[in-house]
Amino acid sequence: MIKAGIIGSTGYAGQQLVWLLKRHKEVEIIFLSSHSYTNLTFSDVYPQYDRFIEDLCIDIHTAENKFSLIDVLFIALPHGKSFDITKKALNLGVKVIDLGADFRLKSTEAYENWYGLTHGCSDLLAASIYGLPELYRENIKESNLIANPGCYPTASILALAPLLKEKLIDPNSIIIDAKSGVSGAGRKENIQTLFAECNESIKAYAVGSHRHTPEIEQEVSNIYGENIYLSFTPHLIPMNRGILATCYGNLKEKITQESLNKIYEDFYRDDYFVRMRKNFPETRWVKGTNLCDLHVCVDERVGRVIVVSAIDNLMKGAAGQAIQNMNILFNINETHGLELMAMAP
Ligand SMILES: NC(=O)C1=CN([C@@H]2O[C@H](COP(=O)(O)OP(=O)(O)OC[C@H]3O[C@@H](n4cnc5c(N)ncnc54)[C@H](OP(=O)(O)O)[C@@H]3O)[C@@H](O)[C@H]2O)C=CC1
Ligand SMILES: CC(=O)N[C@@H](CCC(=O)OP(=O)(O)O)C(=O)O
Repeated sequence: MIKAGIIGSTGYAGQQLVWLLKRHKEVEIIFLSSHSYTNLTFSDVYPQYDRFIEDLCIDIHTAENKFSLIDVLFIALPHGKSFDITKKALNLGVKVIDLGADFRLKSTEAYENWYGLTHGCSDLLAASIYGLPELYRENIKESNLIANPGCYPTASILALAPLLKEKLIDPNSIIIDAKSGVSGAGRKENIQTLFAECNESIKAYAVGSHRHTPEIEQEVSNIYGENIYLSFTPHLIPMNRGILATCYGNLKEKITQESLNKIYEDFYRDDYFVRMRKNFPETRWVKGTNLCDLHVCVDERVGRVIVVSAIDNLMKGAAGQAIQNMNILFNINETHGLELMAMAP
């Protein structure tokens, strides 16, 4: 059995992770840690888990004393809070999967500029692997530190990767227009995500300045082999879960719809969690699953390609992807604990 500890277990990403780990047949949870709910049971915080998840939430220092008992540590804390914990866990030979952004950007300078924080252990950045299995599966297998990607970047990079690998679009023409459900903002108190502030309304936010921009740029640049700068505009929409990313790029040369479909099918042939759809995806089709649905479309009239991707931000955008990474790290089937969970409607 893989022995796991979770820090930040009572946040939205953390609780989804706990639920997945409880169902995972190869995993034993050794501890759950929380900041505000210590000495309460997990089901005191999330009553829907009453009878099923009764573990006590312990504080972070008590959790640190248990690091020697675990094989893998999941961290689901706000940015800037993972540095010391990660160092302690790695020093004890524990593998770390960080759901936050502290190890995603390879450039310390970029991290400090975009996050407005000093990086607490930039010496670990070279060793951390960006945990997008569809691109880095082989590197993940060899690593002890996985930087689980952000939700918007997961949806955007998976949508654009085949186009960039084949150099089909002008890299300076990329526009990503993405929408997220409110759980993407976490459970912490925030006026913007109060019901009356976001229900029956849609808004763009952090236009031209969202911290996922450098993360997406880093990864699409790696695929293309040159620095790429793009426009990324996130929107908040009144639903609980889900991200829909509509990505645009100018085609360098004409290509048929059939050829493009084939390029995408080939690129994702071995990736169980990416589904090529015949129609434009909807967030409800991936809700509660670790899937990323994609549909690609050539707009011949304007010489542009449009790719739409849909994920569940708490699953493929966070906890599901973290489980997928754990499965790869421990050499077990990538789909374990992530079997089909979607419900209709
Ligand atoms: N929500 C999403 O869709 C996604 C989130 N992520 C990332 O996952 C991480 C967690 O996000 P999310 O679950 O949404 O956020 P939440 O606000 O819902 O949860 C944050 C967690 O961190 C704990 N925490 C907050 N402040 C501190 C602190 N000062 N010291 C120690 N612990 C603290 C909270 O504890 P307590 O509950 O006890 O207060 C809670 O467990 C973030 O880095 C986020 O960027 C990544 C992809 C998607
Ligand atoms: C709707 C909403 O507010 N979403 C969050 C993204 C959350 C996330 O996944 O990003 P990190 O893991 O990088 O924090 C935001 O825009 O900040």
